[in-house]
Amino acid sequence: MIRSIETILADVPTIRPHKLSVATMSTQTLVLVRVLCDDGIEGWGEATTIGGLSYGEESPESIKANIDTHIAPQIVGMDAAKVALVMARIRKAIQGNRFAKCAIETALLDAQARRLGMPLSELLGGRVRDALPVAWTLASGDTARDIAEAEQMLALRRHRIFKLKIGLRSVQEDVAHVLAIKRALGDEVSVRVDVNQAWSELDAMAGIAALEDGGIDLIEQPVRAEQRASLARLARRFSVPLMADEALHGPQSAFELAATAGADVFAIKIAQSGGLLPARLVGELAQLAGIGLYGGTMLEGAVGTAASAHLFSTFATLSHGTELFGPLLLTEEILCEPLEYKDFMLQVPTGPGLGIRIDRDKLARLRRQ
Ligand SMILES: O=C(O)C[C@H]1C=CC(=O)O1
Ligand SMILES: [Mn+2]
Repeated sequence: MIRSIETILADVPTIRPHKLSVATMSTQTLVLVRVLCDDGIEGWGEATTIGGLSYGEESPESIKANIDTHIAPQIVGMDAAKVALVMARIRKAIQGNRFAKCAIETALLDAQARRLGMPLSELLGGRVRDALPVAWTLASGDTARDIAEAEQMLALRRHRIFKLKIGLRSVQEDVAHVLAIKRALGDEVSVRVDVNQAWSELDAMAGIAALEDGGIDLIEQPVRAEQRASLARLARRFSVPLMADEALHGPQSAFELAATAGADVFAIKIAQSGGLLPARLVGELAQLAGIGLYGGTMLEGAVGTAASAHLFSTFATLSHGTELFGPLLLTEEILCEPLEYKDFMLQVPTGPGLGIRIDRDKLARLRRQ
């Protein structure tokens, strides 16, 4: 039986300012959910978002309020082992709130996998890989600093795929910044950009042409999420792959994008999808449609990152790798043993459930009062 649900906000400083076209982050607010069951098993989930309300329509505070006030009362007392039934109740009673739903579903699946003594990946269909390639985002806003940071990551053998955040400056300035970094790093590394919806279609035509010429490998969400036709026209026009990110809000949007050839690659995020199982469906739709797959992040901490890793380990193909570096952007670790990054890959945890242990003392110190 589900005994209680606790929603925790924890503000953690980032290792440096992280500049996106929609926000500059200097702290990340982790939104964690702990589900306690009456057999003594607990499960953890995460609903972290980026930049308050500047990225998505749920804020850390609204997620906590909606879980505590509206979602938890729907399911406390239900059979914790019947995860699908619990989630069906929530999906029927609660509109929207994909991040909140993801956190609850993750916590229930973590608890259930622990109960069954298996890693979460096995409950999700079974892993086909034990490690995932991980991109790093260069977003200091400064070209020389970004190059130095990339070189440090290469030397540490932590990342050799770099995603550059652009869209804050003019197209010309952004292109110059990206191509300077690409030239400095050379052909051995993959350089990609994320525009976070900042360009008009005309900006995108100029920007993408120059980036494609300069050897950039992937262009993420150049235009506004609602402008699906515009993204589809750009995808048809250019040979460099175009990736949908903010345009993806779960299986229905994935189906529509696939049906209209609206993107070449999907950035799959468990929170944006509304949970691990809807995200799995997004992945399956992509594979059926011949669309590439990239394991995305909302810059979650260890819980959401581990959950995502378990799911992404089950995808038959993962053409563009992942960006599951969230915990590495934070100054504080909330696990007893941190997630392991080595040889450019995140190692998918092998223990039961998420395969992680929360350090309760550390979390108590970071937790918002
Ligand atoms: O992809 C996004 O839009 C959000 C996020 C993922 C990596 C990063 O640096 O920001
Ligand atoms: Mn993105």
